[in-house]
Amino acid sequence: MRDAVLHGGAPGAGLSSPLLTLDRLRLEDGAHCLIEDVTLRLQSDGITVVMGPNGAGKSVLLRLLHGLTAPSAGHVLWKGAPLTPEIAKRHSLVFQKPVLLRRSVAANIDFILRARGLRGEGLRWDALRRVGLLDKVSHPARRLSGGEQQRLALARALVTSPELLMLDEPTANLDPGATQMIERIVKETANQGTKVIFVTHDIGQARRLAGDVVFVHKGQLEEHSPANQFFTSPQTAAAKAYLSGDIVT
Ligand SMILES: Nc1ncnc2c1ncn2[C@@H]1O[C@H](COP(=O)(O)OP(=O)(O)OP(=O)(O)O)[C@@H](O)[C@H]1O
Repeated sequence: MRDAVLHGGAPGAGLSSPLLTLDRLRLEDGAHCLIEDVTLRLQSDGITVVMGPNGAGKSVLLRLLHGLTAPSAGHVLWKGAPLTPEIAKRHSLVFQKPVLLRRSVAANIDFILRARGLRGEGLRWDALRRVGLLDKVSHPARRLSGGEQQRLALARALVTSPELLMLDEPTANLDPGATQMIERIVKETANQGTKVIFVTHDIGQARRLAGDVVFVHKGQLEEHSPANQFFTSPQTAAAKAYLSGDIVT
C-alpha cells in the first residue's frame, strides 16, 4: 500500500488541512480484503476522479466514505473530525442506477426535503431547474428516460446543498448527449464550491473532469496525482496499463 498524499501541482495541495482524510482505511470480508489500508487526503477544491479496473473497490470506497459501510479498521475524517451520521447527512451519493420512488418527479424531491427537515418549494424548483427537469415536474419518475432519471437523482442529491457530492459511474448507461448534461451539472456544482468525488471508467470523461485522480487496484491505493500528471506520466505499472487500454491484472 502506498500513502498517496497528493504532492504538488494540484489545486490547493498542501495549502490547507485536508477536507477529507482516509486514515489507514481497511475493509475485510472474511478472509478477503476489499480495501487495504488506504491513506488519502483530499483537498476541498475541484473534482477528484476515482478510477480503476472492475472490482478494484471503487464503489466500496464510496460506501465507506458515506458511512454506509463501517470499516474493519481505520478512519474517515471530515475536516479533521470522525465521520458521523450527522456529518454524512451533509453529503450526497448518486449511484450508477438511480433508485427512484414510484411517484412523481416533484414527490421524489419533496421526500428528501421532508427527510432532512427542509422546507420550501423554492428548493425543489431550484434543484429541478439546475438539472433541466422543470417541465417534467408532474411526470412519474419511473417513466423518465435513463438520462432524465439520472438527472433527477442528481437533483435529489443537490437539493440539500451537500458539502460533498459523490457519484458512482453516473453516466455509465447514458448516451453522449445525456452524459454531457450530467458533466455540465457536476462541473457547475464543483465551481459553486461543493467538493465532488466522481467514479468513472471513462478515460475521456476523467480527462474532462478531474482536478486530481485517485487510482485504485485490488483494494489498494496505487496512485493519487494531479490530473495532468496522472494522464501524462502515471507512476505505477497498473495505472500505465489501464490508461493504455491493456488488461490490468
Ligand atoms: N457488500 C459486499 N460484501 C462483500 N464483498 C463485496 C461487497 N460489495 C462489493 N464486494 C466485493 O468487493 C470488491 C470490489 O467491489 P466494487 O463494487 O467496489 O468494485 P468497483 O471497483 O466499483 O468495480 P466496478 O468498476 O465493476 O463497478 C469486489 O470483489 C466485490 O465482489
